[in-house]
Amino acid sequence: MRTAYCVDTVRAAERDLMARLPEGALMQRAAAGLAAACADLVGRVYGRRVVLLVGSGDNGGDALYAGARLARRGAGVTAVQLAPGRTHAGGLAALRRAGGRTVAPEDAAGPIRRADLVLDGIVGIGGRGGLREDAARLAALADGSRAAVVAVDLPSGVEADTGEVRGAAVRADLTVTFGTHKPGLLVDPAREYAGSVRLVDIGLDLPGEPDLEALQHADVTRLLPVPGAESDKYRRGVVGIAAGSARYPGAAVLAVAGALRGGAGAVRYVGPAGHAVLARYPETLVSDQGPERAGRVQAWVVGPGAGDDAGTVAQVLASDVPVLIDADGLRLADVGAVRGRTAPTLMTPHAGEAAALLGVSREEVEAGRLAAVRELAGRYGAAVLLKGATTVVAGAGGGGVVRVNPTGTAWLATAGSGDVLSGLSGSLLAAGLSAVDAGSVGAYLHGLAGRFAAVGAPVGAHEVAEAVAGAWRDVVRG
Ligand SMILES: NC(=O)C1=CN([C@@H]2O[C@H](COP(=O)(O)OP(=O)(O)OC[C@H]3O[C@@H](n4cnc5c(N)ncnc54)[C@H](OP(=O)(O)O)[C@@H]3O)[C@@H](O)[C@H]2O)[C@@H](O)CC1
Ligand SMILES: Nc1ncnc2c1ncn2[C@@H]1O[C@H](COP(=O)(O)OP(=O)(O)O)[C@@H](O)[C@H]1O
Ligand SMILES: [K+]
Repeated sequence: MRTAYCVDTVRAAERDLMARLPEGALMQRAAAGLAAACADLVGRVYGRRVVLLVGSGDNGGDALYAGARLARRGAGVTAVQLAPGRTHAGGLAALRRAGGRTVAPEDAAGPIRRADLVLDGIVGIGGRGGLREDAARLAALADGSRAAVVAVDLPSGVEADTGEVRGAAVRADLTVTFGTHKPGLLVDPAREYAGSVRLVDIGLDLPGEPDLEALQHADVTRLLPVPGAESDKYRRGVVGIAAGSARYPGAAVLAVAGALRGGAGAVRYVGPAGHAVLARYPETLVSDQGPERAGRVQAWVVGPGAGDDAGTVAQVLASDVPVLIDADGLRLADVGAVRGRTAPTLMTPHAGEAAALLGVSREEVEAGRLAAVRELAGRYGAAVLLKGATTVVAGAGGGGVVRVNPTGTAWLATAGSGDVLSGLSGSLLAAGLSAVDAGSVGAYLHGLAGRFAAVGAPVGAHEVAEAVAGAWRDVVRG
């Protein structure tokens, strides 16, 4: 499991550790890891032109000490001091001793243009809001140069705890972060500014529950349902799909396509698209009765392509098995009915649907995904999976750790791929996974399947469903 902690927790852990270590030891660990990562990135250090963007806090100190290490290995290092009177004194002295030089921000354009490597030490976890004007100008110069940009701890200008980007920020090729990932490194839009992320262990001891966690292959393998000798199709779980309409039969087909790949022993379909479903997937158990009379299931998926069929949504919500609500079902679901459920509920909105439920704009949801997913999970008393560039999953109530999905590709932004995800996660629910596990494992497999199906070219949602088995095998192989 990859984890991320918010700034307050990091600061407390740093204080504890610093009290037990000689002065400056932690910063030396950070700088050593940073310099090593830079050396790996550029391949050969000797003769490289390195520019340090140095703010007035310890983030600038890290950059200066790392710059000193690179200078001792033969790099030509120039530090741009944003606040000359308040630059980290020890770091500055170390850089000068190693032969580095300093320039004022107004003289930085030339060195940045000629640089091979730029280290962004403007702000780290002490930053608030988008970059101020003088810092933003340096970020723009770095963006316009051909240099590789390495962010120190965080890309300056992004919000460490939320992943928001409220103004100008540095765009990095690599972020070298210390002690733990910060939430902003895992959640868009900030995640995109970070480039690839390398974690340097500085010995921080972080307490129990993280703020965010991201599954990895080994975690998913442990959660996947696998049939044993005693299994039969009913014991593996039956998933009911109440989806599709005369207008949108395809949504039913795609949800069933996902459900068939999610580990349930049987897929039951209820709704007006039975013929279309059977034509494509003859193994589906099709019923033209409503959910109440369709036969026993261990979980329901309701909503994809459902149009205005509020009655079906209400029937499903009244059941005593886990329910996944997606698409039209989200609009039709009564908050009180969801809150009153005794079995788990998982809601799977995209940003537009989440915005409609919260009464805010889509942009607001996309800018602050963590706040939005927690808020929705609190309002509905349900687990919520918020889809998009970064998919995040909060448990019922919205408190506690949020799962963030590390797989996926923007090629998944194609009509119907959400229907596949709802079937897939619903199937995992029926197989016995908790709402958060079903959502996050479903998103993980779906994201991986999207990558396998796309390999750099457009795909249709049905191809994503077909690639799920390959994703599953890849996860299990490790
Ligand atoms: N603690 C430890 O043990 C370790 C900490 N480590 C390192 O320390 C970093 C934290 O250092 P920190 O606390 O000094 O804060 P930091 O991120 O440098 O920012 C403060 C400065 O930013 C400025 N500023 C703020 N917002 C701004 C904006 N929007 N635009 C522009 N400027 C802005 C603000 O200016 P002021 O408001 O004071 O004028 C202030 O001067 C951490 O990320 C890690 O790299 C590692 O060495 C490992 C050990
Ligand atoms: N920019 C993106 N990057 C990665 N994944 C994305 C992006 N945009 C959408 N997705 C994923 O694609 C799927 C789209 O689902 P959804 O919006 O419900 O589509 P539909 O309603 O057409 O089925 C979701 O799994 C979502 O996370
Ligand atoms: K930084």
